[in-house]
Amino acid sequence: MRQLMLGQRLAQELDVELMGSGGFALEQLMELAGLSVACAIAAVWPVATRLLVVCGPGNNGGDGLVAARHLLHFGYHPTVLYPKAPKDSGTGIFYKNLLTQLEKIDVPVLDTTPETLSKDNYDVVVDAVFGFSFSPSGGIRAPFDVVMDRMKTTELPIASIDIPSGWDVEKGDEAGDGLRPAMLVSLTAPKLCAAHFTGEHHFLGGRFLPPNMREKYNLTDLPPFEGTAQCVRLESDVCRI
Ligand SMILES: NC(=O)C1=CN([C@@H]2O[C@H](COP(=O)(O)OP(=O)(O)OC[C@H]3O[C@@H](n4cnc5c(N)ncnc54)[C@H](O)[C@@H]3O)[C@@H](O)[C@H]2O)[C@@H](O)CC1
Ligand SMILES: [K+]
Repeated sequence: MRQLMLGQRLAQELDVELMGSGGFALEQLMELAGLSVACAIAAVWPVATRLLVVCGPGNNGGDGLVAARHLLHFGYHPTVLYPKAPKDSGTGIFYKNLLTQLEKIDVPVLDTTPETLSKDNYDVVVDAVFGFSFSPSGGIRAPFDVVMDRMKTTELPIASIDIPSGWDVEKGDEAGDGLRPAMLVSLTAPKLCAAHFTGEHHFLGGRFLPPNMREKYNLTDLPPFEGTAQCVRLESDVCRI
């Protein structure tokens, strides 16, 4: 049977392999992932201008920081919401550099969730809060609980990076009260929760998987990226189980 989706463990294994024997640095993968997200958003909303990019504490948040930079260069007006400041040591420095890059091009970075997320202040919300390492047990911890609540009730369309934040990576939105994104950009390959995605726009991004790994992880049936494109639209039935 063809396999088009990855479970949580396999997604993490693939990530580790890319950065181990694959020879990639996290910075490279994140740059390409964030670029592909920006390209997919530009394909869906060519004229929406005011974007709120909500960034979480891990690499999904890093993808959001990178995407915000590219979107500014594409002519959009992104604002970043980054509720948890990075540390001054270890990988925190890496995130600080991404923030400095945004500061230098005058992208506003907020640490507090706006009172309202509506058409009065934004056109689209980019969800870069949690990715494939999210754990639903115990609920969503502060400070992300506030912004997640507001995202659940906003009238604005949401574009989720890799996983609709708050969803179980494999089972999706089991409780049925989670985010309902209009768009999902799956990175490398859709994760199992993508089978429950019912939004209008599903893209594959992260054009960096070497052919030998595509074969090893049985992902050869995913549609190919055309020409120089960084993303490819996935048909609505591609992840149905
Ligand atoms: N191989 C790939 O496809 C690549 C993936 N990347 C991105 O990396 C993501 C995975 O990144 P990470 O492994 O850093 O993990 P995540 O970004 O999914 O988040 C992990 C963070 O969320 C926190 N967290 C988990 N559950 C929580 C809860 N219930 N409440 C509050 N906080 C919670 C953890 O403490 C940790 O800080 C992917 O989804 C993708 O967006 C790219 O950056 C690079 C390449
Ligand atoms: K996300």
